[in-house]
Amino acid sequence: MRKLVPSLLSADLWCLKDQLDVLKQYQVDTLHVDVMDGNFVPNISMGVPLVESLRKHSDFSLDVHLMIANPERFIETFREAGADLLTVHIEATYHIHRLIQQIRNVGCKAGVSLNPGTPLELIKPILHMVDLVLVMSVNPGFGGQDFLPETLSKVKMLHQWKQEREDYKYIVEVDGGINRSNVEQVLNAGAEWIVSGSGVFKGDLKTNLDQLNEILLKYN
Ligand SMILES: O=C(CO)[C@H](O)[C@H](O)COP(=O)(O)O
Repeated sequence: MRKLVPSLLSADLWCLKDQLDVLKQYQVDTLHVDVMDGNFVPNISMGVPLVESLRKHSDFSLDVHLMIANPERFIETFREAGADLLTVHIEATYHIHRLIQQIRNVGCKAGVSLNPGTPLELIKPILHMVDLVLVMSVNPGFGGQDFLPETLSKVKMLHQWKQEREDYKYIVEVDGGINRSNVEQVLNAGAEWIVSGSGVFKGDLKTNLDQLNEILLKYN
């Protein structure tokens, strides 16, 4: 199932509830929550209180992307806050295998992400353990950046490996610079979950959702 996963990084927090109500009308069921620590990435964004509030007041599935150094320190905290899926960066830990086990042990789905400059081979040993692979199509840290087309080869390879191996059950998610003008390239490469921040929230929300959904419909 190909779907749009809006990234709250570009939402207007002043009117977040109204925007979430619109997403509901458009059958969005999963929100992408970008957590940044000013260390792993050069920006600080949202964190535990927002996840808690979303969990308390909504039934969206929460896809939490941890752009933080040593994420093992916060796995239990984000699970307790209400995360359904926790994605960690291969570049942010010395012990990715143990970290994926830790996420699973607290009852969360586990995702692994990689920056544009990181080769796919680094995550191969744990691909059979993850529910999701998040391919970053921008350098993480900021919304509104330009999509990096060279990252599409990773999406294609992940899609191909999934066809070849029965034990690979991961969802291929792509994040960064995706909007209505380039989303088809990403879908054609084999992406299943499309994360978009500016492409959803900048400008008119309903128009953006109409246009993105029209494209996604062709792929489902
Ligand atoms: O992880 C992120 C940035 O690090 C964001 O999810 C991503 O960049 C989405 O924003 P946009 O669609 O505006 O690029």
